Amino acid sequence: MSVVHVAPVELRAVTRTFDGGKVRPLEDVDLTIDGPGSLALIGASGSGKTTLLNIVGLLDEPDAGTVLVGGAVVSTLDDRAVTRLRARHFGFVFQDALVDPRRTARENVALGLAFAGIGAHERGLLADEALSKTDMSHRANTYAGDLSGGERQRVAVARAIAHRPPVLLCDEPTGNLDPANTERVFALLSEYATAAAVVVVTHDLDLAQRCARALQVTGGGLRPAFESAVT
Ligand SMILES: Nc1ncnc2c1ncn2[C@@H]1O[C@H](COP(=O)(O)OP(=O)(O)OP(=O)(O)O)[C@@H](O)[C@H]1O
Repeated sequence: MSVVHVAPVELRAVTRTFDGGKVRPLEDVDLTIDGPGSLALIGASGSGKTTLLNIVGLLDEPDAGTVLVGGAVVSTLDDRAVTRLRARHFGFVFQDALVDPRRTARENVALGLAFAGIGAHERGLLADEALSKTDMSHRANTYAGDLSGGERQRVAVARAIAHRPPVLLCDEPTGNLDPANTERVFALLSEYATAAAVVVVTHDLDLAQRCARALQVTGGGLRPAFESAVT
């Protein structure tokens, strides 16, 4: 898969609160994602990992602060432009594969490509390429509902990377998988990270340690994970 250009995603002094300010998962958070490589986000349950991922992926907006993609301030764009930017610049993998069980693996990936604005003539080729990358070519014509959990998640990864997004956002992508499938999916994400930015929210500290960078979401802010207390 060819190297993609990663236009930087920058969060500047981003704050996100809920319940009228009583719940404050993100306060004054700065984060830059500006090149290929893997970034793990770890932290206790409820610390704000998903909230952060949703803001990076333009699925949610901060209460305060600025989100920039490729230097453009997202809050100044209209809804259509944000939708287009989200679809083209990002790929999403969630804990549950969220594939349509009544469509084949190939149809699921092609549908994702349609949402990403890829023309009909290119969809088949890109879907086949992504299914090959995720070692799912042999199941391309199988209904997703007939696939195993690990296979479904590989289809979800294929769908997320088929349009070659510069930034792949993964929210506990191995949370429902056994160790063998965890390794398989993590290997796919690591390979994609050689060409694009891959952000992985995970409770699996072993996986997080194997990412190029790891941050802990804690008390509203971000700090480097795994740093020795002794400096
Ligand atoms: N839409 C919402 N409305 C109200 N509160 C919310 C909303 N979304 C998130 N929260 C709260 O914000 C905090 C951070 O939630 P978030 O889902 O980001 O945590 P997390 O670190 O991803 O947790 P987990 O590891 O359990 O998935 C939690 O206290 C959560 O209840």
